[in-house]
Amino acid sequence: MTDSARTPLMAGNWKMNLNHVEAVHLLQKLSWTLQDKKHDFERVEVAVLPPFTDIRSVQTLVDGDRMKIKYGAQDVSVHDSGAYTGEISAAMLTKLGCSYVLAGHSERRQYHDEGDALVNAKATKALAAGLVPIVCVGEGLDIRKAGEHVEYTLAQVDGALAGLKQDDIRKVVIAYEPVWAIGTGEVATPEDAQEVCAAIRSRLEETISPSVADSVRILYGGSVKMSSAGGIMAQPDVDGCLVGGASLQVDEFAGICRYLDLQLGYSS
Ligand SMILES: O=C(CO)COP(=O)(O)O
Repeated sequence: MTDSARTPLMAGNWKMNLNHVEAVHLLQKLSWTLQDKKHDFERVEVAVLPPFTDIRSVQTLVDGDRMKIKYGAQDVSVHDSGAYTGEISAAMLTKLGCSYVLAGHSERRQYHDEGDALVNAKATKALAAGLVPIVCVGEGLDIRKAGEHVEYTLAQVDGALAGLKQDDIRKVVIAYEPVWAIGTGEVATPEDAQEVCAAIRSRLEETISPSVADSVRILYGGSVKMSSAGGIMAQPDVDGCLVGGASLQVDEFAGICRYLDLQLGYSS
């Protein structure tokens, strides 16, 4: 990203990994590592997205140690309360001190058949409860091969944000995660990431407003590693990374969060 008012965000999506004991260990180590390197959390925001069962332990640790690491959940119900077995409401997440929640991760779209209308409903509920939704979009390999990735992704963005108020959209984080690059080791090139992130920003400019387009943070996700983060972050429309596998390794994730320091050649 270039100079702008948007604070970069590095978010670790732990997916279905780490029980609450393991979560506490990893978070403690991550916090020590970043503190040791004098990470400036105002300059690059850091968040983790653990499984639901870990969140209470994460909250206790973050509060107790006054960590500057933020946290959130990987999914949220569209319902407020009631007979929805297995669901977790936005208000429950707010009560646990969550800042963020993913909406429409490709694995939810793939394994739970989530479509744009449901993603839109989840983002709406999250915002109403004071959570920032990280709305995930991105194309599969067939669509990429057909050259329709931009169009396809923009349609997902339109669908996810439909009917939201401008001031709410301003808070939303969008994560462009090409499905073919998730968990495959296949990283989109920085130019691939920039192409779609720029198209998303232009779409927001046209359909919402230039000032909203300028405020919304757009992340890239898909096999991001410490070694690739710098190149991706150098792109003007990429404002952070949504990291899967590498967020489970403290040194890798800390390195991703410290992409600026590492670029400047400070000690790793
Ligand atoms: O899905 C992702 C983050 O939400 C990306 O996962 P990987 O970084 O493991 O490819």
